[in-house]
Amino acid sequence: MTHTLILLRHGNSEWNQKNLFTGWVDVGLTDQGRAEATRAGEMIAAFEKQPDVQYTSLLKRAIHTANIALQVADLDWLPVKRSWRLNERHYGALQGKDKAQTLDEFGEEKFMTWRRSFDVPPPVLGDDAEYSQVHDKRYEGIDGEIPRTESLELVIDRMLPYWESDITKDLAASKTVLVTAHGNSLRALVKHLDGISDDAIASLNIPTGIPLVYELDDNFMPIKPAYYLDPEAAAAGAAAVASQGKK
Ligand SMILES: O=C(O)[C@@H](CO)OP(=O)(O)O
Repeated sequence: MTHTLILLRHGNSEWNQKNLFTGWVDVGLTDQGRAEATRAGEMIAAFEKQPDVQYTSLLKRAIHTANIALQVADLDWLPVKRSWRLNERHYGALQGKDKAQTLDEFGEEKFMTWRRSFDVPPPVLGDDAEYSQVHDKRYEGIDGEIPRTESLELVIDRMLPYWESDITKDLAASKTVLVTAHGNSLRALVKHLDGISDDAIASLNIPTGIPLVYELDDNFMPIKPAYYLDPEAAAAGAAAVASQGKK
């Protein structure tokens, strides 16, 4: 039996637009981001398999993207499950910092190590820092510890248990699942699904607002390569993400 999974990175956010490291900071969508979410909804509406359930992080850029897309697809009623485990990677002390300035200050190697290495987290964010989440009510009582920084490896460590405990259960029940999340939490899931090496994952970038479709076997592994519903726009969007900080 084939199971269908649709991954969607949130649309352009206020801090994507300002070129700031975002992580767990809860910023909204820009007009461009809302337009991308609308287009994603049109693509989902035209897709042969309609989602039966939607998953999001606890961050509003993902929640609003899902809401807009599902409204456009006339699927507002869809059951929703949210988890901190789908949040963006916690960017530690880089949260709120300008990407271009960070690149200038620390140089390309360090900048790219922090952005895209598999297992090197950025410096820890202090609990009293402006962009810390340790006092944020939404994370009270979560089943885990609030991160102060994360590498991609640490994102995989907290995301995969949720994939296994919840998302695959819905897939097993023959539901088409829509996961609306973030650049790095989706890179973590794609790394797992496509068996991408720790080195090769550095060059994988997920564009904003374009649905990525997986068809999975009963072990929840791909039976064929995943595909974007708008491959040309996805390639351009991924290239734009890759070059962030460099303009
Ligand atoms: O700032 C962030 O949280 C992420 C996603 O926008 O950025 P990057 O692509 O640099 O990992």
